[in-house]
Amino acid sequence: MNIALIAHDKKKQSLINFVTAYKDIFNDHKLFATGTTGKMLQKETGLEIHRFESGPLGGDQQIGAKIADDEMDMIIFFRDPLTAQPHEPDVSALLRLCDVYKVPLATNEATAEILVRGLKHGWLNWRTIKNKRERYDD
Ligand SMILES: O=C(CO)COP(=O)(O)O
Repeated sequence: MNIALIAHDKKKQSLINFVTAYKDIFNDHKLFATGTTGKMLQKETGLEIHRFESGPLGGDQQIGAKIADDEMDMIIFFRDPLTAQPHEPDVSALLRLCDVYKVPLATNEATAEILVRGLKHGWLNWRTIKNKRERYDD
């Protein structure tokens, strides 16, 4: 599955800790990230990650475009709810698209734990089935 990993600055260390803890699971999937988050995750975990632009420079929008193309299966986005972001409209747009396309989204560690454990147990396999069916319907 295609998984996007994103964290605002004050949450980046939490995301690194989280991805390190579940590295064995993430290793089996295709990973994407916004620029700085991806760079730090690659350095700290050694995982292969496709990096988009940095969030304020359009990275959230690039991930949003992937969602609109039905090419993202899960978004883990550790948001900082206590700091204003210059690109807040981009952040809101990304979260909105997750709802439009019913993409599983975790915005904090507690929800991310459940999603990642669910991933391991196959609880998200419906996404693959759904995607296949939609391709057949074309
Ligand atoms: O700002 C972000 C998400 O909105 C994250 O961007 P970076 O990973 O480039 O810091």
